[in-house]
Amino acid sequence: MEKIAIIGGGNLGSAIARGLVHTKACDPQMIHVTRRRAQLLAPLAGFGVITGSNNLEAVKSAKIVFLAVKPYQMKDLLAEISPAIAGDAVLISLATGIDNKTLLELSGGKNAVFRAMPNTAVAIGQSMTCLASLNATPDQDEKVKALFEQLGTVQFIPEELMAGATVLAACGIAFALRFIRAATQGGIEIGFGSELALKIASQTVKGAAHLLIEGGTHPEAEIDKVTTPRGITISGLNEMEHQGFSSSLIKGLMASYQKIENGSKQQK
Ligand SMILES: NC(=O)C1=CN([C@@H]2O[C@H](COP(=O)(O)OP(=O)(O)OC[C@H]3O[C@@H](n4cnc5c(N)ncnc54)[C@H](OP(=O)(O)O)[C@@H]3O)[C@@H](O)[C@H]2O)C=CC1
Ligand SMILES: O=C(O)[C@@H]1CCC=N1
Repeated sequence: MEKIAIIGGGNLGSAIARGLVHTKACDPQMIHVTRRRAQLLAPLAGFGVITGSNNLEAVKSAKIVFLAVKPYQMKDLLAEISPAIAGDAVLISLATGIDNKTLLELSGGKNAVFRAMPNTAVAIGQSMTCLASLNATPDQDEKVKALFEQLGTVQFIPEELMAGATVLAACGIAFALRFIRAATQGGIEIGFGSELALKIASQTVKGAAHLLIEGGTHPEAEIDKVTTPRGITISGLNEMEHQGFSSSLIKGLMASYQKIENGSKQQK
């Protein structure tokens, strides 16, 4: 089994480590996670994962190196660790807005580089992960895809769509959770206790998603099955649309997307 280094054990880096352990994708002792404040990695150490603050020690002999620091920290990090990374290791960056060409340059040009855009459901093996690679062999593409398949669903996409994937999949977790929270608040106003309202709203969203994923149907086809003529669902749906439900969601997605676009223009 190959050693995996995760440099930057924050929200996403830790979620990946937890996902790899949770899904039994690899032996915890083969995962080495670092951050500067290594004491904050104690929960991961509790799962048997190796933790610390020594990045060079972590990447030594690792064949898969996750780069899970903030985008502005990437340049200094790669200057520090690149000389210690084996030529046949794959680098997987999770940073929003840093393209593969830049990653390849910053890492010295010898490694296969991947941009991966998972979401925080990676911690429970339910991520939607989009991938794009540069300087990788077909075998390396397959290896990284297989790794993420243990943590959810995977799709290679053209790199120019990576900003869109960030919004739809990574930010999308927050957007979907806001829907659940709002539905819960409505449920409380109707008369459910908050825990029960949350349970019903969460399972309902899970069921709706599974109807599409397992049934391969379109949302509107499933909505048609719920909307009785002159019934109560259509009244609720139409009122939501009058209040701008779909429009506000689309505008929110576009606001996030524009922010990434504006940020990448500032970097150029
Ligand atoms: N959260 C999400 O849903 C998603 C985030 N992303 C991307 O993932 C990346 C990480 O985001 P997120 O996990 O939210 O950020 P966090 O701030 O939670 O994690 C970044 C971690 O990097 C550590 N770190 C910083 N510098 C170093 C260094 N030199 N050596 C080792 N560790 C270091 C920090 O810890 P310390 O200060 O202790 O060193 C921190 O724990 C970002 O680039 C973001 O764009 C992508 C998809 C989704
Ligand atoms: O909100 C952010 O900026 C990061 C990128 C995707 C998810 N979290």
